[in-house]
Amino acid sequence: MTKTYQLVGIGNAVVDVISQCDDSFLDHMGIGKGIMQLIERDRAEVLYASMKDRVQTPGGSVANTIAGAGALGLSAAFIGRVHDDALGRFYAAAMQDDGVDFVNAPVPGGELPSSRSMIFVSPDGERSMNTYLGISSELSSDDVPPAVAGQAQIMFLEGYLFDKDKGKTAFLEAARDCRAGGGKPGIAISDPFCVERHRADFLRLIETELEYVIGNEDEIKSLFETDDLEDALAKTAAICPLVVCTRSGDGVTVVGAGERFDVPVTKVVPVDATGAGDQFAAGFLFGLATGRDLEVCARIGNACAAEVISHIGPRPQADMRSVLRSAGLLDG
Ligand SMILES: Nc1ncnc2c1ncn2[C@@H]1O[C@H](COP(=O)(O)OP(=O)(O)OP(=O)(O)O)[C@@H](O)[C@H]1O
Ligand SMILES: O=C(O)C[C@@H](O)[C@H](O)C(=O)CO
Repeated sequence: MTKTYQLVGIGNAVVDVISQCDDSFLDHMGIGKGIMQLIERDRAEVLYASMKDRVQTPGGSVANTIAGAGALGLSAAFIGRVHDDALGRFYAAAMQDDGVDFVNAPVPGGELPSSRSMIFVSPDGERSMNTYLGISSELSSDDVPPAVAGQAQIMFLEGYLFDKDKGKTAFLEAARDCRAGGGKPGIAISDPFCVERHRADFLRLIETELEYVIGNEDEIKSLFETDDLEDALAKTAAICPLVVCTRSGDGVTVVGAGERFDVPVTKVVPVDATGAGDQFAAGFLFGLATGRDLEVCARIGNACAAEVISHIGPRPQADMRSVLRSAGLLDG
């Protein structure tokens, strides 16, 4: 039986292992502060062993967004690959516990384990990610059932999967299936370095298939190789109907539907910035899927991001529907 989803995400399925540390530890271990570095298995084992008071939690950028939107009440599905190992089964069960359909069962056999990211959180809340990509980045068109893509009102793609050709092909087909079913596909740009590696393909996908783009300042600027954010926003808006740029504690800029506006945030020092952009997207897309205007969508996004940066971990711990109700952003 086919089912209509308000939101379908496709992304890396990653278990996050999070621990707090000071910056001298990052230097000592050769960890780049504030970025995502891909690492091999040996390094993953060394970093894992070095972590004090580890917290293990399901992560993955778009997966975090889908879990957050599911917790807000959207009917949602996530497409990603885990191995049929302890980590993978933990991951799939956690998505389902959040009310999200985890479309593909854990994959048995093969060599590649489920993916994990060792995340170190500094005293200023900045997170430094060290990701061992196992089976997750092998996602291809075979993992994306056209019936699911074609039944998505909104689809959210994760830029990181652009690193492999089969991921690019899967995105192109999924976006076309989504549009053919009357849905709106869009992308989380994920990372400026990923844009650097695949700029022409990113721009082509955005221009030809996508209805919206969500990214932070560095990601949006990287699309057009400029340091001028206004220039980058204007150029992105010229090829895509809706552009949403998060600017950490400096607010959010939205360009779309013939308007451009900024929505401020109350600047804080995050406890843990992990998942800030992901939960902003969860709130924003919840607003979009439920027909709210763009300014309210951004305010809901900011409320979701504010919650997630107030604690360790990339997914909400509070009942976000009550938080939104108290903020006057949700009735009933
Ligand atoms: N210092 C801060 N003070 C208040 N809100 C913040 C702060 N940092 C982030 N946020 C909230 O989180 C949202 C996303 O943050 P940001 O622009 O840093 O995205 P990001 O780089 O994708 O985040 P991350 O990669 O850490 O998940 C912001 O739009 C804002 O709502
Ligand atoms: O970008 C972040 O702040 C974190 C996430 O996107 C996420 O949990 C992740 O990609 C690592 O698994």
